[in-house]
Amino acid sequence: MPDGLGPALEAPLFESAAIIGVGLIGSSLARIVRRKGLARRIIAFDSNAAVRRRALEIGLADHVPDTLGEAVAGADLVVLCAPVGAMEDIARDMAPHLADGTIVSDVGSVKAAVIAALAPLLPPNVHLIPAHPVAGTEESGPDAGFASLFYNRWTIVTPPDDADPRAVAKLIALWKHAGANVEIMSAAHHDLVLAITSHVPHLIAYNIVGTAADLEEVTQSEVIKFSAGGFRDFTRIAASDPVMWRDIFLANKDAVLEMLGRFSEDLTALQRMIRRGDGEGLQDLFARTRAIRRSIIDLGQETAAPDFGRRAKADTEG
Ligand SMILES: NC(=O)C1=CN([C@@H]2O[C@H](COP(=O)(O)OP(=O)(O)OC[C@H]3O[C@@H](n4cnc5c(N)ncnc54)[C@H](O)[C@@H]3O)[C@@H](O)[C@H]2O)C=CC1
Ligand SMILES: O=C(O)C(=O)Cc1ccc(O)cc1
Repeated sequence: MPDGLGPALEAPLFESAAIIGVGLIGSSLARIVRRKGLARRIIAFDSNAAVRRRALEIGLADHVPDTLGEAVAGADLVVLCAPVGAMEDIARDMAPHLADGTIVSDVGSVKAAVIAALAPLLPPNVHLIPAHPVAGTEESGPDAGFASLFYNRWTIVTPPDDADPRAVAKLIALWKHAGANVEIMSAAHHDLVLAITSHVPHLIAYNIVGTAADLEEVTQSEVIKFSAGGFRDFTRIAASDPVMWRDIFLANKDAVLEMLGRFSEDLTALQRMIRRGDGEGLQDLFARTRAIRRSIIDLGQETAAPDFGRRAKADTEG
């Protein structure tokens, strides 16, 4: 059955793609690279031996070596798909093994801190072209990924000013063939935008679920039993990977604190409206926010891959 992801390329973009960290994002990338023939050979590496075994079992890669050095040696594309806090160590360990001209990219949710960690450690003859697919779920691990994850979602590419335009174009081609829409922006702007659209919302979800869990007057079983739609949505987000999100908040500290400051001010204004019985003020805000939700749906961003969703996982797993 056609899966909507389009035909495979006649000639691959890359000879050998090394995917470092094969959890949700790395395994989804491996699946779409395989599905679309974007690289002749896929090499996967993960620091967790159980994940390496699983990656082999489900056929995510052609080769899953036991060392990072072996994984990147000879690759013309290396994509770091580990938590952002792990990237500096990965860069240090892999640097001596990288071939000249290799494109080194990543999928980290924070860009400026990752670039600051990676750039000084990489040899001068490789191209660092960072990117962030703004697509994901609350799940993790190699079994959670699926080939259509990036379809009709944005990938933000944040090349340094002196990046080689051919390397940038090649990385953009990779993401476009994976089904993504691509936008280029500076790392600093990326971090500010994502702080308000992704990082602070996750913090709010972690906080509200934590607050509910710590209540004394309302039992945990009542919270679970009577959780209405809104709270349930928060619990989905608050189930996101603890290590990944710890690293995001530590790495995007300044932008998150800036946006959290604005959020707190607006929350105080809402508190005042409730205390003063300012129904008009509340209704005005809720009308504006409803319009934002509707414009997101009009843009088709709410459900990216309605037809095939996770079913496309079968692509690489027979
Ligand atoms: N989960 C999401 O929705 C999204 C995540 N991202 C970013 O993608 C990256 C990966 O996230 P997920 O795939 O969700 O996480 P995940 O937890 O599913 O997978 C991460 C993998 O990296 C491995 N790893 C950790 N340290 C490593 C090291 N030093 N060397 C090699 N492998 C190592 C882990 O063993 C794990 O298998 C993160 O940087 C995250 O910020 C980007 C977009 C969406
Ligand atoms: O599951 C969700 O709601 C997400 O928001 C997924 C997500 C998590 C991290 C990112 O950097 C991008 C997307």
